[in-house]
Amino acid sequence: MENLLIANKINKYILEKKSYENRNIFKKIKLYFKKNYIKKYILKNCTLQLNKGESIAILGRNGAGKSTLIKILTGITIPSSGDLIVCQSKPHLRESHFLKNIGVVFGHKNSLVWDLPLIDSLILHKIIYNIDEAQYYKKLNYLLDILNLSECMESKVKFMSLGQRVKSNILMNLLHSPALVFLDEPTIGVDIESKNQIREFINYEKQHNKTSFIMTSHDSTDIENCSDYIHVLSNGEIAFSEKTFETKNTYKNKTQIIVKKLNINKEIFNPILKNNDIIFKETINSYKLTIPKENERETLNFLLANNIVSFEIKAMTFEDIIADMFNIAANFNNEEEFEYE
Ligand SMILES: Nc1ncnc2c1ncn2[C@@H]1O[C@H](COP(=O)(O)OP(=O)(O)OP(=O)(O)O)[C@@H](O)[C@H]1O
Repeated sequence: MENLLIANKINKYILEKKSYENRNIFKKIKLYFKKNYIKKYILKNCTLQLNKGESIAILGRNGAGKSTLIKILTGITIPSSGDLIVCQSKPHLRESHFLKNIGVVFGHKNSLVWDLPLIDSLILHKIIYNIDEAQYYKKLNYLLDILNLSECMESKVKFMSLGQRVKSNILMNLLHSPALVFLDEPTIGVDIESKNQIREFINYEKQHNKTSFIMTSHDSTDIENCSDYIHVLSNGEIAFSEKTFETKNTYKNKTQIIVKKLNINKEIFNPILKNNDIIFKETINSYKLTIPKENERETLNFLLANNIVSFEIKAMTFEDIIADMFNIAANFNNEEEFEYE
């Protein structure tokens, strides 16, 4: 299979001057003459690869490093270290064959000309990318049809709805038929119908044109429906990498028990949490236990034996699965102190 992307141990860090607060005066003076910095990793040892026609989803809590990773893979930001080849090129060199092979859509940003009709931005894109006339109209008609945008061609971008703008950004970034498309939160703020169109479109492009996708999304349905692989980032490190269907299968055999907090102290659960297969999470109103199905009876007996009766047993949804993954991945340390001479 053709490799479109190979990233090996990508790091991105920033240096932050170390704080001297809460130290005694002698230490403060000593530290003042040394240049003590904190090396703060935004991304640490990120390794991933992608083949033609495949799609990967980069997940993680706010601030996990997803957008930074996309910016590095697209050459917008330079990594501090690591090896990276995307479409046979080093992204930060911004070579023309690399740029022609990728499409980049940031769901929260608009790359269309605000005051002009959509058609004008598309023609500008055609000229910049030097797209052949016949290929341009063939691709345009196909994209207008599949993204349901035909009526927007003459509309000024500033008068379009958010969903129409997001879909138009996707359309424009696919006109030059890139092999690899980056979608950073493509369905953010978009209504359900448009979300479904975007998801169907991604799958259609993958299947029929072997286009590859790398996307980030906080919407679990995007991930469940459109990704072949999941990479979970936590504090800049890839904590999990799995095939999406494997993740779904693993969690098919799990159940969630939601216990109402009332006056229950969380320490009461300690005996059952010795089982490493049980995932525990505290929320404002409840304690959530994700347990293997085979431990269900034993766990229920434990709850009843401890007079815990206000609970609900729930089948796992894909959103619960992702929340659990974030929960497990939460404790990565990404700071390293060092002296910089
Ligand atoms: N140039 C920079 N200088 C300092 N800190 C940065 C820089 N770029 C990113 N960060 C920090 O790195 C972390 C990761 O940011 P990033 O935007 O990649 O997160 P994210 O996973 O995309 O978050 P979200 O889901 O909220 O969009 C954040 O804490 C951010 O403040």
